[in-house]
Amino acid sequence: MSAPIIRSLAELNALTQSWKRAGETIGVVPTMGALHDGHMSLVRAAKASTDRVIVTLFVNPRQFNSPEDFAKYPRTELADAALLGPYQVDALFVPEGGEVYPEGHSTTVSVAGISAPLEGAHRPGHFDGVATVVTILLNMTRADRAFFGEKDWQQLQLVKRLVADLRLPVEIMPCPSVRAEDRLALSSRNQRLSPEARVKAAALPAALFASAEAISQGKDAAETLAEARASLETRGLGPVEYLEICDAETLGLPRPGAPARLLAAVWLDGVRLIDNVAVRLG
Ligand SMILES: Nc1ncnc2c1ncn2[C@@H]1O[C@H](COP(=O)(O)OP(=O)(O)OP(=O)(O)O)[C@@H](O)[C@H]1O
Ligand SMILES: CC(C)(CO)[C@@H](O)C(=O)[O-]
Ligand code: BAL
Repeated sequence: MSAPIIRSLAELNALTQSWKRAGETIGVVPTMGALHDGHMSLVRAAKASTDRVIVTLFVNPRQFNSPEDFAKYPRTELADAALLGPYQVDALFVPEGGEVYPEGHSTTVSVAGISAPLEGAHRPGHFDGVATVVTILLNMTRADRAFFGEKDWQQLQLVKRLVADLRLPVEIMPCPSVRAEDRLALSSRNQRLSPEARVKAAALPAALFASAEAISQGKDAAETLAEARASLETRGLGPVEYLEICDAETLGLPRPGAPARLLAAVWLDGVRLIDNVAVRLG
């Protein structure tokens, strides 16, 4: 049995109201579809900690800064619903664009600071689109808990900030990155890699884990990252848009004693890959 698809907010409201009346908790897993095991780990976490689980599937036009990327984004709704079947989620919410952004919609949610560097610098407007749609989806689903993957580390920190700043009554639940055997982080866009490029892609997590390890052993960070960048580009992963160490929470400069994160975005075979790992600075 496939997951039950709900398309209108009225139908969703009827469900969430009855669940709330019964005192049940609601978990939401926001996605853009083309589901894989990374998404399923979020669904499992939601099932384990809330009474009702809604998966949302909405390819949000406002977070795509490239019309080509939006057009090429994989859309596999029926397969997604089938894949969710065994998890017995309560609803797969696939809103029409008009439900999310009705005529006259004029509000943009913008999170200053966190949205500026890295992804924000390379995908102008992306995080305003994410912050706006996440706020709308959290409100539409009346979720008590929302599950986000660490693969999109900057997005996760942005959502945490947004929920704290707007006092939204929802708990953000981070979920670790799910990786393939060669440690490439699973991602819907990986489908667009040719078989040869898919093999090469493993160089990205390899470079991140090796650099983080070397830096935590005391090797100079700037030198390590310069070597990693050169080695990625030699293997055909390039351009490297960024390969940087940031404060894990603010995404600003690393602060002494605070957790740090090594984050990267690289192009391969016309596909943009992102990844991140923890790093301990001396
Ligand atoms: N490999 C993964 N491990 C854990 N969480 C993941 C993974 N891939 C995606 N997610 C999470 O799933 C949620 C929905 O992500 P999304 O639908 O954009 O999928 P995606 O695979 O990240 O696609 P893409 O990066 O190609 O847009 C996000 O919270 C994201 O962080
Ligand atoms: C959180 C999200 C579903 C908002 O469109 C998207 O950015 C994603 O899939 O990570
Ligand atoms: N997974 C993050 C959504 C995006 O790339 O637009």
